[in-house]
Amino acid sequence: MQLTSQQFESKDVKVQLLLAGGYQYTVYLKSDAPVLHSLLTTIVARAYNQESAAHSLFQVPINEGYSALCFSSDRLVGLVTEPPIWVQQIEEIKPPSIDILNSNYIQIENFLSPKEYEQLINYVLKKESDFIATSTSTKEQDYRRSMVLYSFPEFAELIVKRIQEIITDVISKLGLPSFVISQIESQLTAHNDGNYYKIHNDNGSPETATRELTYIYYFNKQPKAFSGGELIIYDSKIENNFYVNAESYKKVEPLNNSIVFFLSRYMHEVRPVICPSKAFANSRFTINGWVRR
Ligand SMILES: O=C(O)CCC(=O)C(=O)O
Ligand SMILES: [Fe+2]
Repeated sequence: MQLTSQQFESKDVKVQLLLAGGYQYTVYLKSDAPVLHSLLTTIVARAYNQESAAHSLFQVPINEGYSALCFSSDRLVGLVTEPPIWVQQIEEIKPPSIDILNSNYIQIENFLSPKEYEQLINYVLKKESDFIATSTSTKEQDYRRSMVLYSFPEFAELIVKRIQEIITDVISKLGLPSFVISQIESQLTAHNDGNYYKIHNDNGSPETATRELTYIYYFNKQPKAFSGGELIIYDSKIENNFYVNAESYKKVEPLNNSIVFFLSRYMHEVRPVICPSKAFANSRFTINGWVRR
């Protein structure tokens, strides 16, 4: 057993370090010294079996700073402090936490006027034969099942115009810095019985990288004759410098005549649609697309 000593008057806290093998050292540290904080943190983390406690090197100044006591943190068994220091361990030391980045979206109801909505439904029902099966940029089988119409000029123009009217407000409500819009893309989709779109983001390739916001305008014939088809927007976390989806998510109902906006980088999916009639007219329809910077 060894003991080192220092003048007590010059320091705030007398700290007895209890090390593996029965060694003890007494040092005097300022109550706000970072090393004191680290010593306490190590003990508390070990009590909670946390990995972060495992390997670090302590270098504690002794002999009024003329010498240093060095030991590996795994040798530290306990501390005796005088005056006592009580640690609020539960709040201060959490398990190595993964930061979850909350996903934000906004949904605006009654987006088109009743007349515009009526015209759109009538238009789409006449266009059934022009719809083609969707695919994905990766061409992965069974990743996406739905129908799409790429040319619908009158309504593409209408939607883009309406989006332009509100986009500044949308960007600000989402808490995003403003950006110059280079283009607003649009497509018209129909999800019928058993259709879905598995988890993806909308700007993960060089061609799509400038997509900033995704919008989805939902519409369906009334009364609604499908269920499911919810939009799932995942929260994010960062892994190896990439955004990946967290477990947590927001569930968005595809409400008739509503439009949803969210960041194109968010991972999202369309849950399977159940449409017992299988009639095209009863599909879950969207005009959706991307606001590019
Ligand atoms: O239809 C939806 O709710 C989402 C569609 C979508 O994610 C897409 O087309 O990229
Ligand atoms: Fe998408």
